Amino acid sequence: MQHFQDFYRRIAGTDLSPWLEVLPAQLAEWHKQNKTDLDKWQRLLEKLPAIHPTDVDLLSQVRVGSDSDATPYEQKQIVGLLQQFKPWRKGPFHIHGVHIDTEWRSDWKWDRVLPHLSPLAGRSVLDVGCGSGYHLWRMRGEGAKLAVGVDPYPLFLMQFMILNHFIGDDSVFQLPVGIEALPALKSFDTVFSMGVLYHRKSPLDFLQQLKSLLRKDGELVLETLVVDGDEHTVLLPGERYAQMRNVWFIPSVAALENWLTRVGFSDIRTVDVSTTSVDEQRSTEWMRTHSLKDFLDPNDLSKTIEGYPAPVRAVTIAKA
Ligand SMILES: Nc1ncnc2c1ncn2[C@@H]1O[C@H](C[S@+](CC[C@H]([NH3+])C(=O)[O-])CC(=O)[O-])[C@@H](O)[C@H]1O
Repeated sequence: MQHFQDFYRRIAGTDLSPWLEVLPAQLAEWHKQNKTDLDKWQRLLEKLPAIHPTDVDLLSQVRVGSDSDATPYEQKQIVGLLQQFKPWRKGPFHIHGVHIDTEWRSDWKWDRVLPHLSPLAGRSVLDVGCGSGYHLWRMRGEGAKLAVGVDPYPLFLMQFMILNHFIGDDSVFQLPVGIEALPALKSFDTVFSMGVLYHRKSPLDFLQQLKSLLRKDGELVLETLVVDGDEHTVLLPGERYAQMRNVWFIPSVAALENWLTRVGFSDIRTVDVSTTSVDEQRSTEWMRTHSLKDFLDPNDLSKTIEGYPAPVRAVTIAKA
C-alpha cells in the first residue's frame, strides 16, 4: 500500500526510525492474512471520485468540502461506496455534503478531552486504538506535526483511507497493528489511548507499553471505563459487559491513578468523569445493529443488561 511506503519515508532518519526494523514485516504479514478482503476493498476505494475540496475543517469537526463541490451524481457515488464499509462506528464525518452519522459522537469525547491537553501544535502524537481515525484528524486540526494511529482492525483502516482520500494530508497515518506489536519508541510527545484499556487482559503491562512509547516528560491521555469505589476497587465482569465481549478490568478512578503511579507516571490528574448517554452511542443509518440503549437494563438505565454499573468513562492525564 502506498500509504505505508509514505509512512516509511516519513519516519526514515527520525527518532521513529527504529520502528522500521519490525513494521514492514508485520504489514506484509497483515496483507497476506487479509488479502481477499483487501483486494475487494481496494477495488472500491479506487472508485471514489477525486474531488478538489474548497476547504477542510478539522478544527471544529471533520468536514471536507461542501455540498457545492460535488455533483449530485458524485454524492450518490460517495454514499453508495461508503455504505459498503459499514459499520461506521466512530465519527461523524462530513464529506462533500454527505453526512456519515456514525454510532458514536466521537466529537463529544474530543470536547471532553481537548481543554485539558498540553497544546498539540508542533507535537508528534500517537493514538492507540484509533478506530476509524476520527480523533487523528482532530489532533491534526489542533496542529500536531505528525499524527499516527494504530488499530488492528482492517475495516477501520479502510475507513481511515477513505477520509485520507478526500482530505489528502501527508502528516496523518494509520497502521493496522496492535499495541503489542510496537517497539519501545520513547519518542512521541503525546500518546492517546481512549477506549482500549478495558480490552486488555493485562492492564498494567498495557500502561507500561504506553509509557515506553512516550519521550521523557511526554503526555499520556487515557480514557477508559471506570466504576465507583476506592483504590482497591476493580470490576472484572463475566463473559460480557454491556454485551461487549473482551472486557477485562474496569477500575475506580482511584485504582486507575494508583496503577499509573505504580508504572512510573507522575502528575496524574483525572480531568473528566462522564456517564455515556444513549445520545452519544446509538444506532444510525450507518450502523444499524444494536447500540447502547439495547445493552442497558430497560427498567433501570443505571445498570447494564447484565446488572453491572452502566458505562461511565474517565479521562486521565499523566506525565511519563
Ligand atoms: N491490541 C490492540 N491495540 C490497539 N488497538 C486495539 C487493540 N485491541 C483493540 N483495539 C482497538 O481499540 C478500539 C476500541 S474503541 C475506541 C476507539 C477510539 N479510540 C475512541 O475512543 O473513540 C472502544 C470500544 O468500541 O469499546 C477498537 O477500534 C479496537 O479495534
